[in-house]
Amino acid sequence: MTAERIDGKVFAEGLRGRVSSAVAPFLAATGRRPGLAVVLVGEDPASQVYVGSKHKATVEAGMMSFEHRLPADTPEADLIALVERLNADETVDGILVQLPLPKHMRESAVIEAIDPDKDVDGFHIVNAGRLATGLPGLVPCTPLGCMMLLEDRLGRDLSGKSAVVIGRSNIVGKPMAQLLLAANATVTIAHSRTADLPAVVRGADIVVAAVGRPEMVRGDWLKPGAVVIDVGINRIAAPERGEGKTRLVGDVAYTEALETANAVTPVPGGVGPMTIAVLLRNTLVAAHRRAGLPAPEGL
Ligand SMILES: Nc1nc(=O)c2c([nH]1)NC[C@@H]1CN(c3ccc(C(=O)N[C@@H](CCC(=O)O)C(=O)O)cc3)C=[N+]21
Repeated sequence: MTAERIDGKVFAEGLRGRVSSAVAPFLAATGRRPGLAVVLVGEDPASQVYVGSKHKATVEAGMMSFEHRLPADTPEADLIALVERLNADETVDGILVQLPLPKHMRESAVIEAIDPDKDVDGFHIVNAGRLATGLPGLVPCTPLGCMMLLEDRLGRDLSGKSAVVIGRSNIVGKPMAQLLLAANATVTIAHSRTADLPAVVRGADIVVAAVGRPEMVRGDWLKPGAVVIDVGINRIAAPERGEGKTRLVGDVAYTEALETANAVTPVPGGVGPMTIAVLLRNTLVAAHRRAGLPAPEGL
């Protein structure tokens, strides 16, 4: 059997289109556009690229984009003061502080300073708690994007299906497990201390890999017919492309996985583009809630 490639790029374009279409009615109802503030501390080249593509996508969706770039040696208190100004700014619906932060800052202190109703990353403990208890809130972009891809293939109800999430981070693994559980899947969270990971993965109808280890999940670990979502984005050496060249691979050995699985997300072009599209979706949702408007449908 050859599995299908789950095209995250195409799905993300569709979601971005639906977000864009909802901006005009929001503007008509409120007299302003939804606004996203992105804060970047330091000069990490990868972070600069991500922040640049977020800005471009925000503007393309018809929303306001506010970029704040601070030097790497900014005191934590100054960053928190900026977050507090953004909390108080009525034109800002979403606040994203790009991670990782420089070592001298406590990420948790910075995240907890964000107004939970503007926390479009869904990283604030209030949003983590809302997700865990089934209350409406803002859900982290990457897991929500993964869930949308799964729903598209398997429907909204995952009753009777077993899911394994590999990785237990607060930004992907844990919220992913909560979303799968809320959809009635039977959920296992595996991690670096799990015994016989291949055997655990072989039992799963749904595999979400989010560990950051290039091509760790092999094709022969998969249950025939499994749906595989690869969150990993790893840059590895690619000498076959020439000296010093690199390429991106996921946490799943993609070509092997295609032999056994039912469907697999590629890297790049899978979960990554969904993350940015969901960020725009979360900003739109936050804007509607803050304005007291009902959530736009079909998002
Ligand atoms: N507060 C915060 N929120 C984040 O959401 C956040 C963050 N910090 N820090 C960094 C990570 C990483 N991240 C990605 C978003 C899009 C792609 C993406 O679109 N990737 C493309 C292309 C990758 C490439 O070509 O380099 C793809 O997978 O097809 C990847 C990674 C968001 N992050």
